[in-house]
Amino acid sequence: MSNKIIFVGDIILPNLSNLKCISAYLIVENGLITERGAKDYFYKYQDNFIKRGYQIKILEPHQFLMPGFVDCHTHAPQFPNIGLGLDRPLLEWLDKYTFPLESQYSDEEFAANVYSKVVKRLINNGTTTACYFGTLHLEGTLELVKSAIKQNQRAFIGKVSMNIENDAGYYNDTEKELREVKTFVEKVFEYNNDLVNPVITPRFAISCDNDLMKKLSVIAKQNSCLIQSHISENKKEIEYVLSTNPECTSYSEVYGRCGLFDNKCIMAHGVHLSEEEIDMFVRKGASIAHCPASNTRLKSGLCPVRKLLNCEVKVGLGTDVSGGDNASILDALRRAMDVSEHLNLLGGKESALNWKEALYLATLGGARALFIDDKIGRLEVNQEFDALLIDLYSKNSPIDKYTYSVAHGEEEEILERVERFVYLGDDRNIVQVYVKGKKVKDIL
Ligand SMILES: O=c1[nH]c(=O)c2nc[nH]c2[nH]1
Ligand SMILES: [Zn+2]
Repeated sequence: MSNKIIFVGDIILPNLSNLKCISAYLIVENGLITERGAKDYFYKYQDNFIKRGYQIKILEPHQFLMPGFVDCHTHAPQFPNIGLGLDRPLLEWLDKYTFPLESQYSDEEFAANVYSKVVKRLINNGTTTACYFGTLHLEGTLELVKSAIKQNQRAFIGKVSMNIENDAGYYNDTEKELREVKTFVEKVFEYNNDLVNPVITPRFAISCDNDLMKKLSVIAKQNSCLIQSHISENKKEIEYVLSTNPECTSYSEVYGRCGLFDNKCIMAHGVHLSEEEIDMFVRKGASIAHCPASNTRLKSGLCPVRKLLNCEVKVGLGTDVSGGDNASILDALRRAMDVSEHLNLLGGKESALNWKEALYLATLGGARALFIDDKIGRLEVNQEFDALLIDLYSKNSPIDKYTYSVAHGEEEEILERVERFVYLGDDRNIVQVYVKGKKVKDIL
């Protein structure tokens, strides 16, 4: 089959302030977008395109192309617990359900089995890029790397670092931890796979001492790796972090003093950040992975996502399984809208997110938060083709077709179809998924 393909139809270009729908053609060659132009131009020169050997894919009016979903924060090893054990707040939940499960990943076969399902599930939900936490285990987490490579998903993958004792005995001593993180980074780079990269992953300030975090920050710098962690998710967590770091006035200062923010860095949650901490995120260019499902299920709080955006913090969405109960970024997108609406209903002065802004967070916003918006998220020339083909009326679609519409003109009609998908769609509507031009799902 030709590796030169032309898509012709409606293309959605999410943006924070200005979502655009264009009727266009888009050429993909060897995974890269090499040309994009008006649909009329394509039809004028259609014969030439055919002669030049392009495979041509004309979309139906009820189909459109959009950038792939980006999951900025999820825990692949926690999937066997998805939808279970959501009756405790964060710190108790970690001890009772999460550390005992994650301890199982010393078994590589168990790890390989879970991870191949996790990657498949995410791709099925349209997640073309995922930023994953693995576990403490070097070999176990390499199984996640292998699964992402095998299934051609774009991924950041972190071997979790923890050196503070807990009841499950789930931690390493500092020397072993540093040795294994270095080996992990080397091994991932040895695969020489341009879609999968290592990410330095101190779990959070309750699981890592400052000495370990400082040394991890150096490893990140030496290897130009992203850093991921958790911050300011739960009030008891914050109290504990401040009580063990009395010289610091905020959680962010603890990480700042350890040099975590001196790297490209994405922090999950940020539910209870102060104005000064938000300022620090902006100054340091650090990102937040907003995880509305787990913030609700673990009773952590309502993250003021509009405020973060107004302050120009980079924000993406995370499913945060299994604190979050759903592996789909479409679900995270809706829950982000709900949380922001609830904050407004509770008297917040910031307006709620609308669906166009939420769609931005799920796509280009996530790419920016992971520092890869030069590569993906815009469906423009020279970007890599990570995209979803959406079909509103696919087989068993949850969306019914009505002839009634209030739209005026073609652009409004396209917008209505995208809006319907955002509010009602699911994996059945995501009929094709492409990562760097390679089709990784096809139910068309
Ligand atoms: O939602 C969360 N899930 C986790 O696994 C975790 N670890 C520290 N903090 C955390 N928060
Ligand atoms: Zn998490």
